[in-house]
Order: sequence, then C-alpha cells, then structure tokens
Amino acid sequence: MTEYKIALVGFGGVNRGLAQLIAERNQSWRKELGLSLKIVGVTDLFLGSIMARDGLDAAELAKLPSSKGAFAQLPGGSAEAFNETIIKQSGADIIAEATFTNPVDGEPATTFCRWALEGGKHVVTTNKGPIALHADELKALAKRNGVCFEYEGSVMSGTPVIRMARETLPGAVITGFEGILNGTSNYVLTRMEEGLSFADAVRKAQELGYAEADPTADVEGHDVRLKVVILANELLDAKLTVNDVNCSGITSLSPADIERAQQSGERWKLIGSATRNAAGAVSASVEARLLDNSHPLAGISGATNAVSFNTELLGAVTVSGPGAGRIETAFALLSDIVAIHKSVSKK
Ligand SMILES: NC(=O)c1ccc[n+]([C@@H]2O[C@H](COP(=O)([O-])OP(=O)(O)OC[C@H]3O[C@@H](n4cnc5c(N)ncnc54)[C@H](O)[C@@H]3O)[C@@H](O)[C@H]2O)c1
Ligand SMILES: N[C@@H](CCO)C(=O)O
Repeated sequence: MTEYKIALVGFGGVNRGLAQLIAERNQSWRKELGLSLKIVGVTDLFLGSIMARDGLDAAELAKLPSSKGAFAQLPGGSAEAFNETIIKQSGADIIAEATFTNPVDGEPATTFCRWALEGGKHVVTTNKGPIALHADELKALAKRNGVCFEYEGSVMSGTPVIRMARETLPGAVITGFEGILNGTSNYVLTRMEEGLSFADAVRKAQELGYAEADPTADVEGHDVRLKVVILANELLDAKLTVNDVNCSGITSLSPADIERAQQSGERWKLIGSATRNAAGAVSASVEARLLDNSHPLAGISGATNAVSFNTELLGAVTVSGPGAGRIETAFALLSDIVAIHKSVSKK
C-alpha cells in the first residue's frame, strides 16, 4: 500500500469533489487500489490557502464554506493563495490542478504545471488550457523529470476516453471522431426542448457545477474546440492549434428552431469532429448540427457526452457517459492517480 501526498490547486467544484471522495473512500482505496491519499496543501485564489505536511482533514476541507478567504478560519490557514509555496514546498508527491480553464494562453495553470513537474512532482489536471495549448512542452518536461502528467478529465469528465483509446485502440487505426463534448450546452439544448428558456437552462447548468466560470465558453463552442484539439492531437497525431478549428456554438438557436426540429423528428446538437484524409491532413470543426432522431448521437441528453471514433478495423466505436459534474470529474483525477500508481509500481 502506498500513501501519496497530494496538494490541490484550485478548490472549486472538482477539487472539492476530490476532497469529498478522499474523506469518504480513502479506507476502501487502500484495499481496492493499493493506495491512499493525504492532502498536504490546498490553495485557491478566492478561498486562500493552507498547508500541513502531516495532512489535513479531508472531510473538514470538503465542508469549508465558499466565502472569500475561508481558509483563514482553519488553524494555520491564510486568506491569501500561496500557490507557488503550496506547489513547491508542501511536500506533495502529486499536484491536482483544477483552476479556471484559460482558452487563450492556458495561464496561470500552465505555470502551475511547470512548477510541479520541474520540482519532480506528478501532475493530474482537468484543465483544458494547458493540454490544448502546451501539451507537448509539458509532456516533455514530465519525461525529463521522471514524473507523470495525466489529464483524462480534460475531455468528457470522468468518462474514460483518452486513456481508453490510447490503450485499447492501437492498431484499429482511428481516422476521425465526432462527438457531443460539452455537458453544459447539451444540458441547455435538452432543457430547451422541455420548454425552459436559454438563460434559465444556463443558470441551472451553473448551479449543477457543469458550466465554466464564464459559460460563454460552453455555449459558444470554445470549450468543445479545446477538446477537439486535445483529442485530435492525442489520437490522430495531428498538430492542431485552436485557430485551425472552425467554431460556432448554440447561441443563435432560438426556441422556435428547437421546436421546429422536434416537430420534424430531429434534434440540434453541438458537434465537435475531426477527420484525417488520405494524405494524412487533419481537419476539424465545432458547430451545431441538426441530427435525425435515428442518429446515434441524437439520443444523448442532459450533461451526458458521447464520442464516436471512426476506425479502419472496427468501424465506429462509441463511448458515452458523464461529460461534466463535480464528483464525475473528481473521479477523472482519481483515475489519473491510479495510472500514476501503476506506472510508479512498475519501476
Ligand atoms: N466542473 C466540471 O464538470 C469540469 C469537467 C471537466 C473539466 N473541468 C475543468 O476543471 C477545472 C476546474 O473546474 P471546477 O468546476 O472545479 O471550476 P470552479 O470554477 O468551480 O473552480 C475553480 C477554482 O479555481 C480557483 N482559481 C482560479 N484561478 C486560480 C489561480 N490563479 N490560483 C488559484 N486558484 C484559482 C477559483 O477560485 C475556483 O475556486 C476547470 O479548468 C474546468 O474547465 C471541469
Ligand atoms: N464546462 C464543461 C466542463 C467539462 O469540461 C462542460 O460543460 O462540458
């Protein structure tokens, strides 16, 4: 049994979900997974920070009020977010990075990952910015420092997609994919079909912890564009940047458009896709498409996501499951930690 010391950077829905899982399940993980986690530091721009090399009470952390500077209420806590100190000096073996996704330059999350990897710490992250924009650099940095850099939750939350395809589809030859890759926009479309207004549906998605800090990224397709770049670069060996992907969202769809589609046995879905042509070039797009109800992606509703990989040997291989959610995404971090544990145990 191995105990890993972990520091949490960003303590919003996802890392708070991880603290809750640790509080509830650490004992069973010892037996089931051969590992346990001790939280030695937490830092958050809004809540402040706290560090304890002997470990913090995960249940107490998970219950912390979401008020400005709340960590100052705990013994040894501060209202200031000492990100660099927590990452470099908490004694953590693993840094769980779950701050806001910045789709423009991936910062400051990319710097947080660099600090951790340079310091010989494994990184698990659900943040799409560093992966879509700086994956090659960060992977090389991890390799040079003999540590792991894992990011399963950056696409489709806790539903296994990246690792599943990487580990089980080699040889099947993936030639492209199409998918519903944003929980918020799919939830909004589903609720609009039920008669809710666009604004109320977005508000509900925010309450449920699906939406980005700025939900424009969800409904304008920018979040899907990052995920398309991540999947295409990981699985199609593309070298796409966000500017290579034409992108539009669901904001131009009116309640009348949604109703008209329903009356003709169709549904609007926000689809992210990429295809490799015979010459090896990869083209990708994000757009709202009208799908016939018989289309395999038409029945995917709410915050559920699905992606169909087109393969030479198997035809379409489709994975579907939660695309967003606090606990669902915290599970992605756990799956990354399990992958690290397997890799470390092999050495
Ligand atoms: N919630 C989901 O369903 C989901 C799913 C997959 C991926 N993600 C990604 O995971 C990350 C976290 O998501 P979340 O739902 O927990 O977001 P959230 O908005 O609930 O929490 C993010 C936290 O990060 C903190 N933060 C922001 N900038 C910081 C900085 N510079 N230093 C320290 N703390 C900082 C914020 O104060 C906030 O508490 C995001 O990048 C998101 O895109 C979320
Ligand atoms: N805001 C994102 C979170 C998952 O990346 C979504 O709704 O899909």
